[in-house]
Amino acid sequence: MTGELSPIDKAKFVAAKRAADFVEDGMRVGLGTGSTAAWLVRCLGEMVRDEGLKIRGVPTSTRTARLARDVGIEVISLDEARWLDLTIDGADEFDGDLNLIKGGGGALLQEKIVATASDQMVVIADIGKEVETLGAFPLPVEVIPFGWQTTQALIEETLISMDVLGRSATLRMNGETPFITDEGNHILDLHLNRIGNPRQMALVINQMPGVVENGLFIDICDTVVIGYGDGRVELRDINDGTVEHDRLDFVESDNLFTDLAD
Ligand SMILES: O=C[C@H](O)[C@H](O)[C@H](O)COP(=O)(O)O
Repeated sequence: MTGELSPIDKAKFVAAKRAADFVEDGMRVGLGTGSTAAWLVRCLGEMVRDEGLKIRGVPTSTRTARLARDVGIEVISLDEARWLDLTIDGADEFDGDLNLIKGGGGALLQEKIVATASDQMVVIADIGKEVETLGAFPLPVEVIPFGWQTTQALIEETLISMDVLGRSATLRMNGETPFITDEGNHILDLHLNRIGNPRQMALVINQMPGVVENGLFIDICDTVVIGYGDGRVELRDINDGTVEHDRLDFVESDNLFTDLAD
């Protein structure tokens, strides 16, 4: 089964597998959303099953909640947990300051609430997600459905006044109908090409009526675990500036690969 995985999937897997080492008995853990976070949830499920790890997980989407329950993780709400020891989640882009773009899967709102409520946020990503400057990935913005076209026009006008390179905001679709988030909202994807000042951009966007939240995560992520297709892993911590290198063995994880293929 291992041979059928692409190098990117292997990179996502090793990042997730290494990040699972951050999880300790008794922790309340925020569980991210997306293909990389799904590997993490599977790894944690295996640790619960085989090693008796005891954790309570707060999922960031209905998809993740379903997967977490399927693999045997005890799921609680954020209000039950109140505060989390750790959140582990994927990202669409990360830069040298570990600022992020998230929301490619539409879960940015719950992800940001959960990550902000955590003592520590660890991001797991394949090396392809690293960028010098954020913005090549379209920036997701969650907006309420009421008057979304007015909100879209307001965002575009503001981007023009800010002299931002790319200026179009497109409504995310799910086939023929608008994509609906877990909170019943829409997503506008902002095609910016380059976000010179992500902190300012995040503040400006969130001030607009109709905007619920944007996918820029500024000063939230503490550590990034970067996976490579050959099993190498690199850990960077923004707080103490440390960089650590590791390598993971695919063989020990055959069960997980088989599970996913099933
Ligand atoms: O809304 C989705 C999340 O922000 C994901 O964590 C992000 O899109 C990365 O997803 P993936 O791991 O599938 O690339």
